[in-house]
Amino acid sequence: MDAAIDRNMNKYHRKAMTVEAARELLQSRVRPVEPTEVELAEAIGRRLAAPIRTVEPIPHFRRSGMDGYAIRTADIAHASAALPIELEIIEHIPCGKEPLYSITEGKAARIMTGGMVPDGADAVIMQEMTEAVEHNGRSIVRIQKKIAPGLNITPIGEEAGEGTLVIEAGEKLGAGHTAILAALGYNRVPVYRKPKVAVLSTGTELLRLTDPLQMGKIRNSNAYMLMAQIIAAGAQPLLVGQIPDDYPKAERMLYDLLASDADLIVTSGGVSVGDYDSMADFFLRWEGTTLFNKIAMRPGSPTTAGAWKDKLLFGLSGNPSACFVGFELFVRPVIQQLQGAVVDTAKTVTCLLAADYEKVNAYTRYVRGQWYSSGGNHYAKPVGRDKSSTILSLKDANCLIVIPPTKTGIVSGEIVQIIPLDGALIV
Ligand SMILES: Nc1nc2c(c(=O)[nH]1)N[C@H]1C(S)=C(S)[C@@H](COP(=O)(O)OP(=O)(O)OC[C@H]3O[C@@H](n4cnc5c(N)ncnc54)[C@H](O)[C@@H]3O)O[C@H]1N2
Ligand code: MOO
Ligand SMILES: [Mg+2]
Repeated sequence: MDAAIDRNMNKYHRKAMTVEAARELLQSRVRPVEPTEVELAEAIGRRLAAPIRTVEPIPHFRRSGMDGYAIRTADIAHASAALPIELEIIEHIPCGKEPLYSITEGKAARIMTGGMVPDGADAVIMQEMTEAVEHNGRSIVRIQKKIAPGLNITPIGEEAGEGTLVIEAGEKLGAGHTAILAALGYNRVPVYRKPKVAVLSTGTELLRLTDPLQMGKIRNSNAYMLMAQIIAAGAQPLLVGQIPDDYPKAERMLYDLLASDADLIVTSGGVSVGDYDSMADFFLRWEGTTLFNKIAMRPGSPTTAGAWKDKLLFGLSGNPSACFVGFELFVRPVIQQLQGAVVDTAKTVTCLLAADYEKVNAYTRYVRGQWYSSGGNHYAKPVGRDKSSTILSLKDANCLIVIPPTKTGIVSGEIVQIIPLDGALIV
């Protein structure tokens, strides 16, 4: 046990850690899972496990940017309406064809957009600036205007030279990345395997989805909410069950999970100071290292986390909104890091608060909100009921508004930071 950390741990008298310190502590503990290899189509949305470098320049041949004629600009340097220059067309170059001839003085090649520019040519003149004529059985292009060397030719390696780093390991593969991988011929792609995240729900009050409602009991919504958050984070959720608030049962289950092949364990409920808060008891008694059991934030102040060998165990609050926020602030970055991501947890967006926020608090609040742009500014306003026991407001939130500790509340028009919830979206 890490005595320096655990000395402050007590179920009833806890020492609150800041969100930032807790995130740093977690970040220092996470190593990526092993890489694997999947087909390109399956790699979409996954994180890359090795850097990608170009093996040839992009583009790898001089490419025409227009339908027209590959020419030597020297040949048309004196072209004018009064004295058009005529060049003989010696070849047609559609896309995909390697030119047969070089362009020499007085010659041109018909070429299409994307076609390979023949040697000797130093520009492509667009078709609309020319006139094609047949002259004594020869194909001629007539040009009335000079153009600059290099015009409409994409040089070799304009986008990237050979051996250029084009995608870093850990990046999430979106449409642009997929285009690069396809262009480079990656039929199979090295990605991190999806971390397995076990979800255990604690609470004697919990019913299964199909159970009829009973007085004093509720259906287990946290497990499914967490499942959606885990999927959105790119991991594989394992709903391992729901257990009553019964310490011996919880302990057995948790040690089994710690020994399982789950990469991460997330529980909900039982982390506060109540008589039946068995997760809080477990974190005081177990043989792992409890990293924190109180965070200076609302909702989710009893959010708890610990390390068992190189596996992390999160005890999220049972209150649905506190559970949601605890996941977004602490679990999501860990899941991303398990997939090799470089996570910048300090990333926020500056907004103007669009409504008064009157609640006072000694802790920073992470208020479910909506942010939007209007008249060149970003605004954020709280959505729905702000209690940590509520469920309904979660679906409408696209950000968490960070309200620093305040004795007076803060008024509309003040500057606030928000954390976008894009990562929580299922798309
Ligand atoms: N005397 C004190 N009481 C409480 C404190 C405190 O400091 N002193 N902290 C409060 C805060 S803040 C929070 S947050 C909650 C944390 O509660 P727990 O994490 O211990 O969770 P439970 O007691 O198990 O349940 C709380 C609440 O959430 C509901 N719940 C639980 N699991 C689920 C689930 N899977 N799906 C939906 N809802 C769930 C449960 O029924 C309770 O209503 O403690 C405060 N108390
Ligand atoms: O920290 Mo709790 O989530 O406010 O009710
Ligand atoms: Mg409790």
